[in-house]
Amino acid sequence: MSIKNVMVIGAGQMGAGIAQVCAQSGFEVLLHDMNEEALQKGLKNIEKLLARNVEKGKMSAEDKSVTMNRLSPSSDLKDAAACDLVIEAVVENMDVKTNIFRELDQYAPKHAILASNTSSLPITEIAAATDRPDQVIGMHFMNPVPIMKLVEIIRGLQTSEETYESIKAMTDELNKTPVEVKDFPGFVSNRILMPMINEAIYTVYEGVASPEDVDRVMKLGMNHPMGPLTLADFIGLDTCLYIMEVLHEGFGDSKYRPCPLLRQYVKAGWLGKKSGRGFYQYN
Ligand SMILES: CC(=O)CC(=O)SCCNC(=O)CCNC(=O)[C@H](O)C(C)(C)COP(=O)(O)OP(=O)(O)OC[C@H]1O[C@@H](n2cnc3c(N)ncnc32)[C@H](O)[C@@H]1OP(=O)(O)O
Ligand SMILES: NC(=O)C1=CN([C@@H]2O[C@H](COP(=O)(O)OP(=O)(O)OC[C@H]3O[C@@H](n4cnc5c(N)ncnc54)[C@H](OP(=O)(O)O)[C@@H]3O)[C@@H](O)[C@H]2O)C=CC1
Repeated sequence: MSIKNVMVIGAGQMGAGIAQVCAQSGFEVLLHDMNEEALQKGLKNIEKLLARNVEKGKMSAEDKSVTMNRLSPSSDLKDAAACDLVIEAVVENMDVKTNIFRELDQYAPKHAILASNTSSLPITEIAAATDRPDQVIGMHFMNPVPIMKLVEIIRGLQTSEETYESIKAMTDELNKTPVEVKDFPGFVSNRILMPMINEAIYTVYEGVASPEDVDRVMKLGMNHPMGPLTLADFIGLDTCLYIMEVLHEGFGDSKYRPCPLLRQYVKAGWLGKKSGRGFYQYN
């Protein structure tokens, strides 16, 4: 199936990034958010990143305006009627995602593929909320989307070969590298990354070292580009907690229990960079 028109649901950090790379690769993109302010903020962030690319000489001013012209805002899920592919990137919550997929299933054309950028939730269960489970798939981009090369492609139990091949080809068109993984909690990326981040939080919680020193150890000792607590703030502490909860519940193993300090920070609204405070203070 040939994909031309894409709709991205959720104009947060991931949704905006996904919309940007799709538009840069020539797709017509509708960026949707139920919150007008969030939608405008997402579009503004894209414009800012593209302007930075122009300043650096990595993109011409003309390419920037062509890219921006391929992006349109949407405040109505019914706009999915004009799309070949919908990529959902809202909060990491099964009820929220299944409700959106149920609605999208009514509005999107019969041939359209419905993809989720979920970090950890079962694609099989999201697919089961629709009448087209064979056309539902996980398309897990990494943050920051314009920079990171990987897209984890997750097949639900019901995902058809045709759907998988279309999404794999689309990922290539986005100049990203697809890696196919099975539908298990956290897939590969977050099954490995998130317990490390959670352990880094325990290290602070138990007073072994400060956040700065934990990050210093992992940057200087292991050559990680960001320390785990800087990375947790960057991902969003709410998202980190939701992923740990999915791992904990999905595997039923106490090794995945979320650190109480992570829970406390999320309850306080300290969500990391996006809220201005997490393990570090921003601006
Ligand atoms: C939670 C999940 O489900 C899955 C996930 O996504 S887990 C998170 C995965 N991501 C990571 O692990 C990121 C780890 N960090 C890194 O790789 C790097 O720190 C980084 C690429 C983010 C920044 O790199 P850096 O060398 O430290 O900083 P810097 O030199 O300022 O940036 C490098 C490039 O990235 C760009 N960049 C940095 N942050 C960016 C952002 N938020 N959005 C877009 N571009 C960004 C910069 O503009 C720069 O671009 P150019 O090369 O064109 O100049
Ligand atoms: N952060 C990361 O590093 C990565 C995240 N992901 C996944 O991408 C998805 C989005 O994450 P991210 O972009 O970081 O999160 P953000 O918090 O930046 O954005 C979340 C989006 O979800 C919307 N939203 C929140 N609650 C609801 C709701 N009840 N109904 C509909 N929409 C809602 C928000 O809208 P509003 O602004 O109006 O609240 C916002 O557009 C999650 O599934 C996450 O696991 C995947 C890879 C990496």
